[in-house]
Amino acid sequence: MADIIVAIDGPAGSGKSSVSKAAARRLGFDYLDTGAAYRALAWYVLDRGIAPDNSDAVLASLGAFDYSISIDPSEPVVMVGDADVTDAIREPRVSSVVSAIARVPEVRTFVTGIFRSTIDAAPHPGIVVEGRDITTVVAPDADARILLTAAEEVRMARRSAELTTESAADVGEQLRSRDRADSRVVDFLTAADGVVTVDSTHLDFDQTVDAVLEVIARETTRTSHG
Ligand SMILES: Nc1ncnc2c1ncn2[C@@H]1O[C@H](COP(=O)(O)OP(=O)(O)OP(=O)(O)O)[C@@H](O)[C@H]1O
Ligand SMILES: Nc1ccn([C@@H]2O[C@H](COP(=O)(O)O)[C@@H](O)[C@H]2O)c(=O)n1
Repeated sequence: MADIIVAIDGPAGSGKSSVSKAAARRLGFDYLDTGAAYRALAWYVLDRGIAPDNSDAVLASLGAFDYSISIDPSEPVVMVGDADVTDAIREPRVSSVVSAIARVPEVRTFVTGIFRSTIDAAPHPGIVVEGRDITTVVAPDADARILLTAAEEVRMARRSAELTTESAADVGEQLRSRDRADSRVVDFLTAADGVVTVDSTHLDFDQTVDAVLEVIARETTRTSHG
């Protein structure tokens, strides 16, 4: 098991995956994107022609859901069976249904088990794990716990700069409605006790990575001294 666990939560477009990946690379740590598991399950459910809001059918499909993810921050590859779904799980058709999958408690328990096994098997000295409930549910005892956030309009602008084929209004509405649905299930908008907030509204990407690395250094020094 990794000696150091870094837990990072935050809303959509707050920079969790890009910042966590960069921080993990700088530290020589592994990196686990937990949203990828929910997205891969949503992709799988759509692929099998199951209605994402039919929770009984979604649960019945879990037994055959053959999921794997690489935790190398330089090459995160997501597989379902033999299919490389790394890019497909980012498509809007998956993003638009993933919250319906993630709201089912038994799904959350199932994927949380996968996350904990992955963390336990991580080969490097540390692992950065990001998502929505990492600081509170998946790894509440993590050595460093961070809420990464940014003003909604800033997150919308950053996301829409990435998705140039869609209008800024559509991208903004998708981000807002996903946060609305997800925040009914887990609270990733306020920092739980002991969780340090990094607000990147006025920071550029490198400054945000540095701010996260500073928190990790501070928190891991603090915890190693009891
Ligand atoms: N501080 C920053 N300054 C500028 N751009 C940033 C900053 N942080 C992140 N970004 C950019 O914002 C976009 C969204 O970041 P990212 O995909 O990492 O967010 P996320 O929280 O993982 O989103 P989601 O939960 O929707 O998957 C990316 O293009 C990323 O490069
Ligand atoms: N810990 C988590 C992580 C993700 N989710 C759900 O998955 C969706 C996709 O996550 P991204 O980080 O890739 O945007 C997200 O919208 C949530 O529905 C989750 O519930 N818990």
